[in-house]
Amino acid sequence: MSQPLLEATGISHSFDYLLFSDIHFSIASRQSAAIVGRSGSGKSTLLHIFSTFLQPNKGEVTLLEHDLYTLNNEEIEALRRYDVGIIFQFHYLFKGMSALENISVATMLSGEEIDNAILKKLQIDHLMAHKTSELSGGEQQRVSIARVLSKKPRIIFADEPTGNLDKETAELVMDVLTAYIKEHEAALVLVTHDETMAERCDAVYRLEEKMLKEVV
Ligand SMILES: Nc1ncnc2c1ncn2[C@@H]1O[C@H](COP(=O)(O)OP(=O)(O)OP(=O)(O)O)[C@@H](O)[C@H]1O
Repeated sequence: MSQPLLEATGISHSFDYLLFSDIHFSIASRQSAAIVGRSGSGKSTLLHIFSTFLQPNKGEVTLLEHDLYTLNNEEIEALRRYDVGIIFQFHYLFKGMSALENISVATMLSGEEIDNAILKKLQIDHLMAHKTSELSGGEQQRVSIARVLSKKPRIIFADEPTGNLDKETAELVMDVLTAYIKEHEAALVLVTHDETMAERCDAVYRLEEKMLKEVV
C-alpha cells in the first residue's frame, strides 16, 4: 500500500467534555472514506482536526507528509491554498460575482486552469455567466464543489456535501468526487448522515462511544 495521504494517531479532543479519544485513521491515494455517527458525536470536529483547522488536545496528524500542527501559519495557508480541498454543506460563494468569477478566484490563487470537464460533469457549464445569487441552492453547491476541484487538491474533506441536494444530484456529486480521486491520485474523507452516500466510499467509519470504528 502506498504512503497514506493522511495519517492521524492517538487523537483525543474535548470541549466542555471529552468528545473522543485515541482515534487512529489513515487514508491512501485513490481511496474514499465516510465518517458516520449520531448528531453531536464529533464528526465535524474530527474533520476539522484532520484538515488543518483545529489542533487536537492530544495526538498527531500527518497530512501530505507534513506533521500538521507543527507547521507555521504560512505553511498551513499554503497547504489550504494548493493541496487541501474543503467542501461544506453551506458554501461560501461571493454573491455579487458570477459562477465563473467565483471559480476563477480559486484557480488564480492556486495557479491552476479552470477544468471545463469538471463543469460539464457537474452540469453547471451553462451557468457560468450567472451571478451566484441567481442560482438555485443545488446549483450554488455544485459551483462551490467545482471551485474546490478546479484547484486540483490532493485530498478532499467534505462535510455533508450532498445534504441539501436531491437524490439524483447527490449521486451526480458523488460520481464526480469519486472519479476525481481516482483520476488525480487524491483521497476523499466524507462526513455524512446519508448511508447511501457513505456506502459508495471504499471504507465506512462510525464515530460512537467516543471511538472511531470501521464498519464491516
Ligand atoms: N468550537 C466549539 N466549542 C465548543 N463546543 C463545540 C465546538 N465545536 C463543536 N462543539 C461541540 O462538540 C460536539 C460535537 O460537534 P460536531 O459538530 O463535531 O458534531 P457532529 O457529529 O458533526 O454533529 P452533526 O451531525 O449534528 O453535524 C457538539 O456537542 C458541539 O456543540
